Amino acid sequence: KTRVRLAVTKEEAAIPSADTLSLLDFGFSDFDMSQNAMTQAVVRMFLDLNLPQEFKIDYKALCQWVLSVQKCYRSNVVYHNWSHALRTAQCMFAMLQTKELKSNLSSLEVLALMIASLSHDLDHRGVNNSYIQRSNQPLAQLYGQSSLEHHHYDMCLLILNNPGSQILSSLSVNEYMACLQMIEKNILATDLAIFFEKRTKFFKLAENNSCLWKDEGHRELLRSMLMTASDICAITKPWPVQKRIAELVATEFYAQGDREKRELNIQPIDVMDRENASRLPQMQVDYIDGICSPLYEALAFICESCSPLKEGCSKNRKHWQEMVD
Ligand SMILES: COc1ncc(-n2nc(C)c3cc(C(=O)NS(C)(=O)=O)ccc32)cc1Cl
Ligand SMILES: [Zn+2]
Repeated sequence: KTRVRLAVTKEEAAIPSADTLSLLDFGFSDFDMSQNAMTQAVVRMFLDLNLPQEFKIDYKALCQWVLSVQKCYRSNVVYHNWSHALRTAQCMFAMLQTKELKSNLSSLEVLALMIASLSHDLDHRGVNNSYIQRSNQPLAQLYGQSSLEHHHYDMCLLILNNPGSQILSSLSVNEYMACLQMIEKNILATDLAIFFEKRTKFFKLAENNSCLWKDEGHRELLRSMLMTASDICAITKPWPVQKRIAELVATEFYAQGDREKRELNIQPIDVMDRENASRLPQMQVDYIDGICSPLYEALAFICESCSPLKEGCSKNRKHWQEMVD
């Protein structure tokens, strides 16, 4: 449905266009963006997806919500911080604006995917589930499996319910319940352990070119896969961007590995042990082959316009492979 919007409010006029901010570019990176520009980028994505109009989202509440989400990411965390959340949301936005997804996903699904991609790592401490479980942190007592993702969802709910940033306040009760349910599943889907459980079914559906859109279970599976595809999109970026983000991930992983050795007296997994730093190129190739490429290939099958993600990923595989040889 093409909706020609004539009225551009004065606020909208103040926000740079998606084009100016390169928000439709799969090669997007936030590296040279100020905090203010990052806030404006999120507002622009919501405006271009027609979400404030569709769901009567108060403009001030939207800005307050973005600023609250931004504040609840920890700036002392090297990788799982606000920049990662923005890059995840921008990749989601670029996918949702493709003709294949735009014409098949409902506005409520789009709203839930955008809120979830911005909120999916809220209050991340720079350590993953296994560390939290094994270090008996309060979070482990609270949530058990996928404890981290449950915490991210709880923080997301806190902000959505906070007076001044209640961007879902104009939704009907049914829409609100359905939206929260989708947001929770979308955030939980970013736990790689859950991704491994679900992906085989998705790959089969993609291979058989079976219709995804009629079956609610298939739509939920696609939304989960879109979440992972956005979450790991750093692997698809132009080489200089990818290399720099890979160093950030390594720094955060090695810090966790150091803590596992020192505090828990256990051997970290390979990618988190700085003793293996020289093998990072090989581990990146394995990560691409084992986790990233299969997903982007299946996604490109369903959504041809998402192929730049698959291409970016295979270009980076060549760069990492050269560093191995
Ligand atoms: C099953 O659990 C896991 N399995 C694989 C990895 N793993 N291994 C590598 C290499 C790796 C690289 C990234 C990354 O984001 N790299 S980047 C910025 O795109 O270059 C992310 C996870 C990774 C981590 C865990 Cl916890
Ligand atoms: Zn993430």
